[in-house]
Amino acid sequence: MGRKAKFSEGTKVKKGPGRKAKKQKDPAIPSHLIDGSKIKKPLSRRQKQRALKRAKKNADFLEKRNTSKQRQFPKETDDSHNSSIFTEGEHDRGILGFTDDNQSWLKPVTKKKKGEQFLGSDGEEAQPDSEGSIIGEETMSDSEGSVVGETQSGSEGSVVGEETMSDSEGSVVGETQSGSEGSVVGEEAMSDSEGSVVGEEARDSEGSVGEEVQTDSEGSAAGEGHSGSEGSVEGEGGHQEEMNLDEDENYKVEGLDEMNEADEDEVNNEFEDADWDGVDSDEVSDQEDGDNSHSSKRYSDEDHEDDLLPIEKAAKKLRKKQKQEEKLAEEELKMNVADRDVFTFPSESELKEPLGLQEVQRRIRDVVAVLSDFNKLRDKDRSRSEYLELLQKDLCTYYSYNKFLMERLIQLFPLSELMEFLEASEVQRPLTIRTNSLKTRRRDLAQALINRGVNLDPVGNWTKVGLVVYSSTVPIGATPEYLAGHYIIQGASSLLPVMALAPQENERILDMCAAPGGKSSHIAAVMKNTGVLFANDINADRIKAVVGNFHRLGVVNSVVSSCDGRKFSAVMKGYDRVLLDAPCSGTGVVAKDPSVKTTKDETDITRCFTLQRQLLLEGIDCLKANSSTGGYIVYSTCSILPEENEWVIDYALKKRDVKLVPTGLDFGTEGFTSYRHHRFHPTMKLTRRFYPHTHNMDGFFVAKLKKFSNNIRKSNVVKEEEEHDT
Ligand SMILES: C[S@@+](CC[C@H](N)C(=O)[O-])C[C@H]1O[C@@H](n2cnc3c(N)ncnc32)[C@H](O)[C@@H]1O
Repeated sequence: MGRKAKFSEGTKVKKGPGRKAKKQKDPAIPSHLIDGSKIKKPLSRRQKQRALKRAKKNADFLEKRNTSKQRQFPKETDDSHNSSIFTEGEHDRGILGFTDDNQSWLKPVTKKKKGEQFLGSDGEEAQPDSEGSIIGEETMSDSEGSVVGETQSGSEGSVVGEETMSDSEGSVVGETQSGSEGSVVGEEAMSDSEGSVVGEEARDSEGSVGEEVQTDSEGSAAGEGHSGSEGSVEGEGGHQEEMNLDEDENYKVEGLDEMNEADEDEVNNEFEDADWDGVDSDEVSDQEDGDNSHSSKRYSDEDHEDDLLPIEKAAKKLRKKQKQEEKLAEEELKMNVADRDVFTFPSESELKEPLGLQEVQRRIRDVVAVLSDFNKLRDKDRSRSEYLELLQKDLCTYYSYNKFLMERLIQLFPLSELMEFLEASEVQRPLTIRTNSLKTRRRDLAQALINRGVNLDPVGNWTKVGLVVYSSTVPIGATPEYLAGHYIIQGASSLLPVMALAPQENERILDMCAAPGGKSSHIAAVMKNTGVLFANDINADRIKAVVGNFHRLGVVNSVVSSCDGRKFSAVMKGYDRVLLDAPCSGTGVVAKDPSVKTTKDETDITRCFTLQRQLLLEGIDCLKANSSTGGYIVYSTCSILPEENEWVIDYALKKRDVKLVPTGLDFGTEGFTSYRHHRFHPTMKLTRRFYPHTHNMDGFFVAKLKKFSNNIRKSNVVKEEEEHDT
């Protein structure tokens, strides 16, 4: 039997014997749900006085608030916009709460289970299985199976990422084993075969760490944010903190970053507008008296603080910090402007005085500032070239370059970019390895190395075989996987020429300058050990390294030779594709070989581009013009000087029946069509330049040419140029 309504007050319900169910009491409405406003309780004299006082204060407060609102948001007249989640009474009194606006970015949410937060590559949510582990949907066009990112942070269960792959080349799952607490597990959700590694744990707190990792690795090839261990998949430091916040407080700031200034201002104003100070002890005692009318809920500052949600407190603290930082930045800017204003060009005697590195750095900053607003900030008696000369001298001192190379770099880059390049060239690029697809798949290799304590990531979504190594507890050049030929240590930029070459199976391919065989073995892998690969290098000692690498990596489709590439057509012609990874000045790899800064001069560059031109013409001559599959030559250098790049290509365009074609590399900056007094062919835009400061890889140049016939052009212009050069 259920409850009975009391139709007859006072009639006792008999408790008969044999009743099985216990009689329930009459339904009672909890006291806190009773609408106080309907209970007319007579007020005491003192309470009446207080009520009057309160009413007056509220009226004052409202008036003040409205005035300030009008002042700050003159256009905002639609009250309904802000009132929707206030109760009527609250709104009238201006009590703070979430407005519709801030509801969108600041929303208390209970911590979701991992599965609820886990999104696959297409945004589809993975379903938790009955055991709490989350199995993602796997869509693969091959039968190889997916890789699983395993969570090892306690009892949370494993997470299997959704993997959508278009081929077998591999995805990588970063599994971190840095402890049971909050370890970030790499998970792969990819729309193509490359994808990003997603830190599933971190996703909980961050919204989308996958995005972060992806951005890092995309924007900068090897992951700009990954030059240290900070941005790694492991991400223990930064992510851990956020995870704690998430777990402890069960609140999530959604899209805090997206909060635009207007939102922020409004929230700030809401906080600032409230007259929290105008609260007297009477009001508090009212509450103590048990007066539960809404209007009595006015807080002191402290009460208000206590009432804030943890995330609100954090946001408030953050805003305060931001304001302080802004103030500091402003002061610093003023100081800088003041400094800049007082910068005077040093006198002859001052110029002769040796300066400390810090002073040099300061002067570099000053001169750069003057040059960036020359008319306004210049010393009227000094010319631009004098400032440039001073800058060049200081840059040489500060970064230890010789005058020649610094001059070339100044000619090459705008000032701000020059500074970026110089800074980036002081830092080693991240260590990268190439998976040898003849022996393993990237995901398997990654898993094996992770198990050995290597912290790694895919290089970026432009390569299926590159991995960037952030840290390792074992020497990367001596792991069993290395010795077994599962990978080769290779800079990220070294993958580009082979990708541009796009070798095909069963072709005949020549690598003119192959030692030590990094790119050659990559070609063999792409050819799947079919066809014939001719790996040549003039240096007999270095050619041994090619042989060694080929053995280790399992390359079996090759012929290794040691001839002068400039005469290779005499040995053999008719190749479908040729790679000319030419000897060069190495100005793109200063970070790797700092000696380049001081050892290169005009003569070296001339020697380099002369050899490069000869090798390129020979390479073209070795190509089969009517190859059914190819007829392409890829020219690459690790130099950033146009003399060794665009100028060499331009020379070949004038001498042979070749045309530039797209490299197929969808990043990198366009080659120059003009440089100093040179004007290059407009198609030079099809070539690609890569820089340490923009792509986080060694400076590199890649061009791809298609041969149309064996015709040799006799260009007078080129002849004149040649004469001029000599
Ligand atoms: C940039 S390295 C090549 C690196 C190689 N492609 C790799 O990825 O491992 C340039 C190579 O050109 C070789 N070389 C220099 N002059 C040459 C010539 N005339 N003919 C053939 N090779 C030459 C050098 O011995 C050097 O090994």
